[in-house]
This record gives sequence, C-alpha cells and structure tokens, in this order.
Amino acid sequence: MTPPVLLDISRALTPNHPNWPGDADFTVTPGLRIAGGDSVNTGVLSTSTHTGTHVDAPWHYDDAGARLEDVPLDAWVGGCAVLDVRGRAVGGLLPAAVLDALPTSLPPRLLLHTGQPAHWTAFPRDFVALSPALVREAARRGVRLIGTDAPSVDPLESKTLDAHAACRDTGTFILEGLNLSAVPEGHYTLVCLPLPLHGADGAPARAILLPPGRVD
Ligand SMILES: N[C@@H](CC(=O)c1ccccc1NC=O)C(=O)O
Ligand SMILES: [Zn+2]
Ligand SMILES: [Zn+2]
Repeated sequence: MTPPVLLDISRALTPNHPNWPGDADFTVTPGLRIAGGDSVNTGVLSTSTHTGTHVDAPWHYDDAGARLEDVPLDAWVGGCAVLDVRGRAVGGLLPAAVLDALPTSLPPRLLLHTGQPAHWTAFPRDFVALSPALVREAARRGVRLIGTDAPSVDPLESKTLDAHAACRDTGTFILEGLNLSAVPEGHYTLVCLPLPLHGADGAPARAILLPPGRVD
C-alpha cells in the first residue's frame, strides 16, 4: 500500500520567528516547569494574528468586512491548485499573465509558489506580491481563495493595499506565509484550519495538502 502523502505547508513557529516590521514579537515563554516542581510543563503564547502561515479575515483590510468567525470554514478547506510562479514577477508584482497557460475554469483555491524558503531567519522584506489584475483574473476563473508563500499579497511598503482591495472587491479570501518550498505544482485538497480566535482580523493556521481524492 502506498503510504499516505500529507504535505505540511505551514511554517514552523520557531523561537524569535520574524514578524512583520513593527508588529508584535512572536514568543512562547516558559510557564510551569516539571523540573521546577510543577506537575506539568506549560507555555505562554504571544503573537500577532499575522505571524507565519496565517489567514486574513476580510475585516483586516475592510472595516465592513467579516470577522474570522463569520468566514465559513469551508473557505479554507477543499480543492486547490498549486502554481509555481518563480521568476514571473514584473516590477515585484505577479501579472495576470501567470494564468495564461491555465484553463479558463480553475479550482476554488489557488496557491502561488513565489520562491520563499522553508524557514525565515529574517523578515523577507523583498518578497513578490500580487497585482490586482491577477486577483481579478483568478476570481473570474472561479478562484475564491488565493494563497502565497510570501508574507502578504501586497508589497511591504504599500499604503493602498491594491491586491487586498481586489480580494475585497471580488470576495476572495487570503492565506499568507505558506511554505510551498517542497510542493510540486498540481491539484490537491487544501486543509487549512485557522485558530478560532473570536472577533479576530486573522489567525495563524496549520495548513496541509492532501493528494486529490484523499478523504480518509
Ligand atoms: N500579513 C499582513 C501584514 C500586514 O498587513 C501588517 C501586519 C502587521 C502590521 C501592519 C501590517 N500592515 C500595515 O500596513 C497582511 O498583508 O495582511
Ligand atoms: Zn496577513
Ligand atoms: Zn494580508
């Protein structure tokens, strides 16, 4: 029997995991310690909602947008395509032309492999972002969620957040900070489960890919 193939596409949240410049530090500080006479070991977690692999709730980029608990879980779970777009950016943005060779009807979820490494030792300021035209063209072809291995769909210094705005306008959900470094292009089932943070603008998530058709 072929062993099950689960691809973990989440970033490990290592100590001192780099955060968005100016955002809150990621820390897990020691709580109780068995070695110190306590009955259990515990930790105290502090994190931005946008650390590592995470989802954006629409409220992150739209004051009238949905909070995390109002996004149905099936937005984050189901059929997806992984597309290798390394070297395809123009002026730091991925053009709609990255979809040129693809069918006019796409799976509801599209994950873009821009070439980020599996681990970040420093924040990758110079990441590749998405053009709003790409977001709109993907939505036109049936995409309802766009994911990227970069920390944002917009460039670091953007003030207008044009790709986020295109996601707002097209009702496209956003998954950021993936680790796609070991993922071949193709079709999969995405299982991405954000922490159920009530009222939140986003949340860290565990995301995996299953081969298509795998349900057990
Ligand atoms: N990954 C986030 C990053 C982000 O936008 C952000 C995070 C913390 C503090 C400020 C942020 N953006 C500011 O323009 C995002 O693009 O949704
Ligand atoms: Zn985010
Ligand atoms: Zn975002």
